[in-house]
Amino acid sequence: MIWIGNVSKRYAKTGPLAVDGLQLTVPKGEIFGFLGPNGAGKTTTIKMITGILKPDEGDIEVDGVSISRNPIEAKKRIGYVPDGADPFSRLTGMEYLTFMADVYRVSRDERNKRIPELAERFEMQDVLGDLISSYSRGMKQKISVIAALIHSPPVWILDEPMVGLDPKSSSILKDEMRRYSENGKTVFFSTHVLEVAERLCDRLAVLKEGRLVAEGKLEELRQGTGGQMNDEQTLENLFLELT
Ligand SMILES: Nc1ncnc2c1ncn2[C@@H]1O[C@H](COP(=O)(O)OP(=O)(O)OP(=O)(O)O)[C@@H](O)[C@H]1O
Repeated sequence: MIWIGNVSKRYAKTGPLAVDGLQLTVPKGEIFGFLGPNGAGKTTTIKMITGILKPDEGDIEVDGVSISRNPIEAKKRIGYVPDGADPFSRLTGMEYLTFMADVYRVSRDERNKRIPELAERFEMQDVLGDLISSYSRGMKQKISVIAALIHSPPVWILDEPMVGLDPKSSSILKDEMRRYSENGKTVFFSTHVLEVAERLCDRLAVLKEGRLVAEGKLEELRQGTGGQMNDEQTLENLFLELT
């Protein structure tokens, strides 16, 4: 579960609010899509959920643990795939995954089970011995996804995860996100790929200039436009209307 309680953030003291009074709850077992035009505040929000940035106002809880008051415990509960993931390029894939397993104190038995399982699922088993610097962009993205899941976190956060993935890898990732939520865990991701959001998400939020302009199931968002959108109309129409 992710709870975002009236969170605001500005980068410069007198600058505009990058995130403005954001209030959002994402329960267990849900895939939640975070949409919005460039500069809307999606990455800033994700960085606050993961404890990279501190909110100026408000608080965030991950699985019931406050990221500001108990950051280590909250971070243990998160698997984070950053935007344009570029992990330690001088390590091999296996060295990186082993390092991440150490960071998250994953037992030897558990990592010996999870690394081959996840590597096979993402078709990375044959390149784990290669340096990450030799990986393609999509392969870097996949090793970052595997690393984020190494400790089976209850909350999985991904910033623009489909960028750089070929159609097959993208489909594998979507399957994994579904499997994850079906196991009662929370998946929160930002995307510009509206077709992915439309097909994958249980609920969506649309952010504009740091503020929520819509939140709910796709049907609820359609109704929120005063019935101007019918069932045939896509999220793209809705998105353009809202933003
Ligand atoms: N490090 C920073 N310093 C100053 N301003 C920043 C910084 N990072 C982001 N901003 C500003 O904060 C606002 C929100 O940016 P953010 O990156 O959160 O948007 P986004 O929705 O993730 O955009 P995109 O879809 O383009 O990735 C923008 O106005 C941006 O210029």
